[in-house]
Amino acid sequence: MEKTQTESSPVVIQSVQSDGVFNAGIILTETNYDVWFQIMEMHLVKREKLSYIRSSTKSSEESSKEYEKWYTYEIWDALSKAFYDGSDELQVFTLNQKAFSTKQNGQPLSKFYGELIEIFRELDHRDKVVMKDPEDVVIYRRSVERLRVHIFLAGLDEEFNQVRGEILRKEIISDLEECYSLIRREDARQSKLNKKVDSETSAMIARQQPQRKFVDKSSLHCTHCKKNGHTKEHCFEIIGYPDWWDTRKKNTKHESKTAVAESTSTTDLRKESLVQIATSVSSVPFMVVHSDVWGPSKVSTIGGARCNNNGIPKNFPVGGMLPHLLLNVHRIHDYSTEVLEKTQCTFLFKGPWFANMDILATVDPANVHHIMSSNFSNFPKGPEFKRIFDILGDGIFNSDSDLWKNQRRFAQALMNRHSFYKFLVKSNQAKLEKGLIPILDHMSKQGTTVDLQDLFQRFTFDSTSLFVTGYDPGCLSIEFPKVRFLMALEDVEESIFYRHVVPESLWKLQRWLGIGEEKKLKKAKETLDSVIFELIQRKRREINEEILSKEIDGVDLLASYMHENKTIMGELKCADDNFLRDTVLNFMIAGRDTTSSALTWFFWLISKNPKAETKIREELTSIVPAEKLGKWWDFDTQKLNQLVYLHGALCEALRLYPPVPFQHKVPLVPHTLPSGHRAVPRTKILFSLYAMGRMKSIWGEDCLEFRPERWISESGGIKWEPSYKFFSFNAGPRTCLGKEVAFTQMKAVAAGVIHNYDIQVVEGQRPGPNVSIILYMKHGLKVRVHDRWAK
Ligand code: HEM
Repeated sequence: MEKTQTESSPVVIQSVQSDGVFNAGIILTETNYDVWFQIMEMHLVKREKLSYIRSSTKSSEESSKEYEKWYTYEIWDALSKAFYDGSDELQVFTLNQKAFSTKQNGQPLSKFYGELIEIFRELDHRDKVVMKDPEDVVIYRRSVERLRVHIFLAGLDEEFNQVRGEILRKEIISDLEECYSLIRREDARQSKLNKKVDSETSAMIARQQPQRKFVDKSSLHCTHCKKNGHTKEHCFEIIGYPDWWDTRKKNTKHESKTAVAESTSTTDLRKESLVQIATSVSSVPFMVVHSDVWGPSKVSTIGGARCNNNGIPKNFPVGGMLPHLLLNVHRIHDYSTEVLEKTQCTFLFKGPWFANMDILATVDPANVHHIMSSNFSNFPKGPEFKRIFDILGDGIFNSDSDLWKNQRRFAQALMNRHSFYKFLVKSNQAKLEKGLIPILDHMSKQGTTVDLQDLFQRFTFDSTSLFVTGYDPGCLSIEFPKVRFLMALEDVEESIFYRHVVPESLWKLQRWLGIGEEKKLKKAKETLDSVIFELIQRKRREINEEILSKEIDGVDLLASYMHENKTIMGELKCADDNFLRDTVLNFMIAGRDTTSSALTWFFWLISKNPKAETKIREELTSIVPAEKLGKWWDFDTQKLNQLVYLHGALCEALRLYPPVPFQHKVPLVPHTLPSGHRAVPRTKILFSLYAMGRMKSIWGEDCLEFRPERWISESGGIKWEPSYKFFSFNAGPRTCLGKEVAFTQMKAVAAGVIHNYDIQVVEGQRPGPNVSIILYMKHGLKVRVHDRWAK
């Protein structure tokens, strides 16, 4: 190893090999010791040199290998003493100092914001504040957020003075992400103005050119809507209605002239917002690669099936585009991806004329941000969502306004409790050790195949039941018991999916007749209700008879809600049986299905990418004590949180296979989206999270590749991606409440399995997504398991 001194960073460590200088890819500074330490260890493991930093015995012979090892150990130890302060206080101080002194100083806004986010993330990682009262947790979080908003605003360049003042004068200060989006918008506005000034000169030249001739459009005829004055290419029914349409729709003469201009300007708007997001979220020259996408011939296809009709649904006179949807329903996610890629992120799906089924499908990040964050209150889930998901009752997924707000506040406070986190880690660990591992051992010894998806569903079902209800259903056992609750959940998810693709009148008729998917749904609901109500009664009995131990009491969500007995909204009480039933069901679906789906896709992707598996193993080995190398090892959850590559690999799986593949919203009042599309209250806006993770315009040309490196920043830390780009956990005020829970579970399972077992996917399977509201593998994932350390 070689030690050099630079001005910006006090110590540079580079391993020197005989074949030249090896670059570890990270420079040690005052604040990154943790990450640096892990990456260096990873490299040492790869080169089988870990013993150099673990060997503290001094050899008397200076030329010996042992002496060399001891010498390396001494340097390693000295660095640790100099840079690692066990109390973290020095690092917290340095990070705070860095946050306060970081300024934009003419840098691109996204770069400045990204730097701050990394510092805040490091600070969160070291935040040791423990609170008992849930309300205090919320107040504390709010206060930290407020301070961060101030730090961000204070560091901005002068040109943002005015918008900064406006933000600070608001009654309720926005959160950091929202603030960033407001400033980003101002940044876009200013660059547009600057461009305008620049173009003045060219305009002067242009004036010397002959004027564009007036085009008489009176002879034009649209073969789509049968009206005159425009052609099918510029028909609003296909390309979407502009903002002014409602007020001027009777002026047909005007329509024909403005259609061209309007569609161009909305396109420009959209183009600009995407360029802005692209440059703000990514350091790669995103728009250079994709500039051809914005060429004039393709721009005019926004929102419609015009142009080449190549793969874009045709709008039939009566059935609208429904026939296309039904023909492709078995591959709905890939089909939506193809259509959205061709229509540049937003597409107006026309339903049959009688069915009120028009859907504006979008994956445009500007639209996502607009709907989920900046105009959140104008886009509730809406009454149709509630009708489709009636099985969820008044639970958090299904509610809007105050009912949702109060439930979220309450649940968030409960889940932020330290005792909840401790309980989660402990029960998760126990499920792993006493449930999953014994089954994998058994399979390894028997040499039989097992469906990994089924195993993960059983694992997350048991662990979610534990923290939601306090009871372990014990379905993760070698006997693979049939659990009617699990089967009922799957039926519910499939039937609800069908409610999305058939007209409401049709599924209501089926429900009334008690046939088809609706019959299945009814039966499943009865099963779920009977199990949940039984659990509620049991819990109530135990509370009354004081059977519950002090430690468990109030930790699982059901007991916590029962203890509260507060009014959540109007009639609904925490202790009301129906409300408790809704809460349990909502959390069971939220926690069980999503995490097990993510784990299944993750393992499949890993099996297809052996290099990524090797890197994960190297990273894991770096946190295994030297004396335990080459043996079975059970990882400490806290340590797993520090692993960067593993985190990246999980995010990559969640990007390509988001467990919640789509979501929908409805505008309260007519609204024009940043993409230029008009949304009225009868238009359902549908986000395809699946398609969003696969758009070249968002993730680059290699968007279909599994590349965990995409999630690693230049400094070796986790790269932050805004939620309106990485949408798998939702964005804005309704962001997933269980993100941390999910990562804790997924990391524990991934680490325990990858380090200790070889998982071999049985040949001949072609895993594809099922047709449901949760993205499962259609036929599961059959694997063989081998114990890596078996003698
Ligand atoms: C990989 C795992 C997970 C993913 C990808 C995920 C994703 C999501 C998404 C997309 C939503 C928005 C759904 C909608 O509004 O329609 C959501 C909401 C939610 N998630 Fe998760 N989730 C995961 C795990 C969990 C876990 C483990 C829990 C429970 C402990 C949980 C609790 C919730 C809750 C309560 C909401 C509702 C939030 C609200 O509406 O305010 N999630 N999640």
